[in-house]
Amino acid sequence: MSSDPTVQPVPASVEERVDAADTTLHNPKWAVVSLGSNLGNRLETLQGAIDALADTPGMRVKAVSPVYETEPWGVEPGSQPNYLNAVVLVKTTLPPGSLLERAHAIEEAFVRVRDERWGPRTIDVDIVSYQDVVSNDPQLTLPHPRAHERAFVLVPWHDVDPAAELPGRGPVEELLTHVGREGVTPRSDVELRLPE
Ligand SMILES: Nc1ncnc2c1ncn2[C@@H]1O[C@H](COP(=O)(O)OP(=O)(O)OP(=O)(O)O)[C@@H](O)[C@H]1O
Ligand SMILES: Nc1nc2c(c(=O)[nH]1)N=C(CO)CN2
Repeated sequence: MSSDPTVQPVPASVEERVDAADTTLHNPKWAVVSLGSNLGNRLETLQGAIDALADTPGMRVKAVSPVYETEPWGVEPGSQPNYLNAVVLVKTTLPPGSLLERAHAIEEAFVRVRDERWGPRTIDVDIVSYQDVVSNDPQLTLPHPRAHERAFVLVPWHDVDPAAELPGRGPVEELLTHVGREGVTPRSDVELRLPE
């Protein structure tokens, strides 16, 4: 407590209420982030994205899923190379909008393949869910509006959190029984590191 006699002590109950309201300080949230790459050195790119997430102030990467080789979803078969996909669980004090900003910054950092010409996107970083937040904001829809129908998200997410639930959609395990695992093949020959 201050020795300045003009400063009135703050009652403990008030301090508690102020701290409780300061969610950024005391209340880290769980978020699920999906990573996909189908250009360049896909594994290296995924690891780079994970390391960049871990280097973010206010963010801890708590789990990294196994890696899957996946058929491109939502496009003409054969029109794109296969993806490598993985999911990471993070604990963060960043609010959802800042997490998305960071995701975009990481995408930007990997935008260009060191190839013969400036290439298309090599990494996709999606916010699958942020705690139990549900939002229809087109800038940041939570949970991700297509996560529930994507085996390349649900399969690795289920690996790292078998009890996971997609807010508003139900248990990941149940969603997987509808979606199936077709086109999503484990790549047990490769591994992503959980940053220290
Ligand atoms: N949960 C979310 N995660 C990431 N981006 C989101 C989310 N909800 C809305 N968006 C918005 O979607 C925009 C397009 O994202 P992106 O380029 O990753 O799409 P995409 O990879 O082509 O397709 P998809 O959104 O189906 O994965 C982003 O600029 C972002 O503002
Ligand atoms: N298999 C697979 N397909 C996709 C992916 C992805 O990460 N993996 N990302 C997309 C755009 O977000 C569209 N299609």
